[in-house]
Amino acid sequence: MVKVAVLGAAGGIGQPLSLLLKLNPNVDELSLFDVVNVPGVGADLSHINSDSTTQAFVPSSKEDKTALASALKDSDLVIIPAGIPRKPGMTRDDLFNINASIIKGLAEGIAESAPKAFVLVISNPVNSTVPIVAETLKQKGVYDPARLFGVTTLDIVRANTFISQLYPKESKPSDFNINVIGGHSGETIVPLYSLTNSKSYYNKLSADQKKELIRRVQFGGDEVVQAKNGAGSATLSMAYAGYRLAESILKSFTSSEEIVECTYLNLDSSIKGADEAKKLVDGLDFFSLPVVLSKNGIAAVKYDILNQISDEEKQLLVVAKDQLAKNIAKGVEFATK
Ligand SMILES: NC(=O)C1=CN([C@@H]2O[C@H](COP(=O)(O)OP(=O)(O)OC[C@H]3O[C@@H](n4cnc5c(N)ncnc54)[C@H](O)[C@@H]3O)[C@@H](O)[C@H]2O)C=CC1
Ligand SMILES: O=C([O-])CC(=O)C(=O)O
Repeated sequence: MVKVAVLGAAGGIGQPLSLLLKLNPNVDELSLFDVVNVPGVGADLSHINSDSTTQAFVPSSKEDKTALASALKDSDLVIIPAGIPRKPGMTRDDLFNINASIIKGLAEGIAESAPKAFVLVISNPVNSTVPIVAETLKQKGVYDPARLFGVTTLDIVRANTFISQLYPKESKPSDFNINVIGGHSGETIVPLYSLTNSKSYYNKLSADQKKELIRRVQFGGDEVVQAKNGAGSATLSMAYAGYRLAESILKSFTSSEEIVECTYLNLDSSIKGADEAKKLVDGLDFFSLPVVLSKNGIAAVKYDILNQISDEEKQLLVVAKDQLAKNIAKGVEFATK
C-alpha cells in the first residue's frame, strides 16, 4: 500500500498535482490537506474511477492539529505545495517571511505523524524552505537526509523546452533531459547544456543566444508571474514537474533499473557521494544535483558531473554558490532560533 499526502492540495499547484497523482496506478491512498477549500477538491477527485482512495482534511480551527495528523498518518510520500506564490516585482525570497512559518509547522506535523515519509518540498523559496524542513526534522530526532527532496524539476522541464524551441525543426523537447544544478531561484539555477545530447545544439548558438537561453531558464518563473499579472506563478507546469519527480520516486520503490532525477538535497555524509559533492561546491550543505533514487531514498549523488562542466558553467556556479550560501543560512537560522 502506498499513501501519498499533498499539503496545500487546494491551491493552484495542489489541485492539478493531486489530479495527476490520482491517476497514478502506484498510488493506493491519496490524502489531501489544506487550510481551506479542500473538501470540495477531495469530493471532486474521489469520483474518478482510478483505483486509489481519496480523503480530504481541513482543520476546524487554527489550533486544530488533528486534521494534519490524520492526513499524514502512515504516508510514504508527502508533497508540499503549501504557501503563498509571487506577484510581479517580488523575488522568491520575498515569500520567506510567510512561507517559512507554514513550512515549519507542516514539517513538525510530518515529524509527528509520518516520520519515515519521503518529503518533497515545492514551496518557495526552495533554497531556504528545504533547510527549514531538515532542521525541524532534526530537532524532532526523525531526520533522514536521503528522504528529503527540494523540487527543482521545473527548471529541468524549462531547460528541455527552451533549447528545443531554438531548434524547432531539428528537435523536440522530449529529446532532452538537461541536468540543472545549484538551487531554485534566479542565478542559483545552473543549466548544464554542455553535457548530454544538448551539447551539439548549444555549441551552435552565438554567445548572445547562449546567454539569453541560460537567462531564460534562470528567470523562467518570472515569465509566468508576469503573464499571470498578479494571479500567481507557475501552477500547471509546476504540477507536471512535481509529478515527474514523485512518479520517479514511486517507480524506484519497485524498479530494478537505475532512476535518476535532479533534486535539491542535503549533502550529508550519510549519502553516498555527498562528501565528494560538498567538496566540489565549497562546503555548501544543500545543492541540487542528479541523484540515484531507491526505495530507501537517495541512494547516491552523481557528483562527478561537477568535474565535467564547462568553464562557462563553472563561472555560473561561482555566482550560484554565493547566493545559495546566504539562502541556506537564512533557512537554518529561522528553524534554529
Ligand atoms: N519549486 C518550484 O519550482 C515552484 C514552487 N512554487 C511555489 O509553490 C507554492 C504554492 O504555489 P501555488 O499553488 O501557486 O499557490 P496557491 O496560493 O494557489 O496555493 C497554496 C495553497 O497552500 C495553502 N496553504 C497555506 N497555508 C497552509 C498550511 N499551513 N497548510 C496547508 N496548506 C496551506 C493555501 O490555502 C493554498 O490553497 C508557492 O510558494 C510558490 O512560490 C511555485 C512554482 C514552482
Ligand atoms: O517563479 C516563481 O515564483 C515560481 C517558481 O518557483 C517557478 O515558476 O519556477
